[in-house]
Amino acid sequence: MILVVGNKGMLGQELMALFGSAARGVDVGEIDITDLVSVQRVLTTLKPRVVVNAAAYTDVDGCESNSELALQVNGEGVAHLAMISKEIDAKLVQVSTDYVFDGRKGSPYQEDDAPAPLSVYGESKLAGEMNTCFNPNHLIVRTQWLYGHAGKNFVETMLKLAAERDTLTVVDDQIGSPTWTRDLALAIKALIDKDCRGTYHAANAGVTSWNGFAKEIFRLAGLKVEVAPMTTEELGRPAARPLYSTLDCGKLSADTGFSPQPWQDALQRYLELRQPN
Ligand SMILES: NC(=O)C1=CN([C@@H]2O[C@H](COP(=O)(O)OP(=O)(O)OC[C@H]3O[C@@H](n4cnc5c(N)ncnc54)[C@H](OP(=O)(O)O)[C@@H]3O)[C@@H](O)[C@H]2O)C=CC1
Ligand SMILES: Cc1cn([C@H]2C[C@H](O)[C@@H](COP(=O)(O)OP(=O)(O)O[C@H]3O[C@@H](C)C(=O)[C@@H](O)[C@H]3O)O2)c(=O)[nH]c1=O
Repeated sequence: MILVVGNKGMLGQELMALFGSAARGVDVGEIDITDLVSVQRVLTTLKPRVVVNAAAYTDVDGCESNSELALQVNGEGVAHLAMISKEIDAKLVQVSTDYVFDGRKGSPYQEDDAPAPLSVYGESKLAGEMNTCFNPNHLIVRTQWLYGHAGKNFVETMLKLAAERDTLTVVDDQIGSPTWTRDLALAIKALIDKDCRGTYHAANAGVTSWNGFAKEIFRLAGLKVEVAPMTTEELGRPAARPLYSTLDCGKLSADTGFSPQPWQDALQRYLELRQPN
């Protein structure tokens, strides 16, 4: 059985849908990953063969003012999952982020590039990556700019704002790869099926800015909205974000044969399947 921790989150729900009856899910209420006893109780009772950790504190700006909670959930929580999954002889799959990088490399990041997080969220996720070492049978899957059918995300935010305004201002100096949770879930499944270990990058193919992403959302949705440019500095959010954090996914393709589709194709499919709120 595959245990999805954080099954009510955006990625967690997608993983549950993909794994179907092979999966069992737990979230807040049934497990608190910051509590070792809670993790021990759940994992030793359910005895999964694989634990996929999709639970996290993902409010990037919120992490700046709640750094203790960020480190507890994104850092220590992973240590607990790693220690107990090792005890029950299960594999641990940890989902991580492009925000462990500073974005100054100027070309796509490879798995062994040195992390240098700019934000508390990035630091806490890096702590989580390091804590996976308590279970040698671990997989770290770094991804970025996620959107999916079951969660608050950039696509839904843009569509909501488009109903209220004719013009939006969106940053055009952060470059990355928008990634559909369905394609990430397929990548995670491919990595588990091949029993891969270590660190992998998984994101939809191609790159754009948040501004370019917003324009494509409106083009595909047939909405007339002007998307004006703005710099990250002008936006002035609490957490610093990497400016160029695209992920080289060559290792994923080489080791599993699975290559995530171009981000525009994924977005089109997502919008076709989307149930309007
Ligand atoms: N969203 C994105 O753009 C990206 C996300 N990632 C990573 O992907 C993973 C999944 O992200 P996403 O689906 O967006 O996350 P969500 O925020 O949608 O879901 C996270 C889930 O974890 C739960 N959770 C929080 N704290 C705990 C806890 N102490 N114990 C148990 N469960 C807890 C949350 O519950 P509640 O809501 O009640 O707090 C929620 O159900 C995370 O590791 C994230 O860092 C990586 C790159 C990009
Ligand atoms: C809503 C809005 C956002 N923006 C900007 C802010 C931000 O830089 C960018 C995207 O906004 P978000 O709040 O979705 O971005 P953010 O929370 O930084 O998204 C990140 O989440 C974490 C969990 C990750 O791991 C990252 O990979 C990444 O997906 O768009 C605008 O410029 N104008 C707007 O109207």
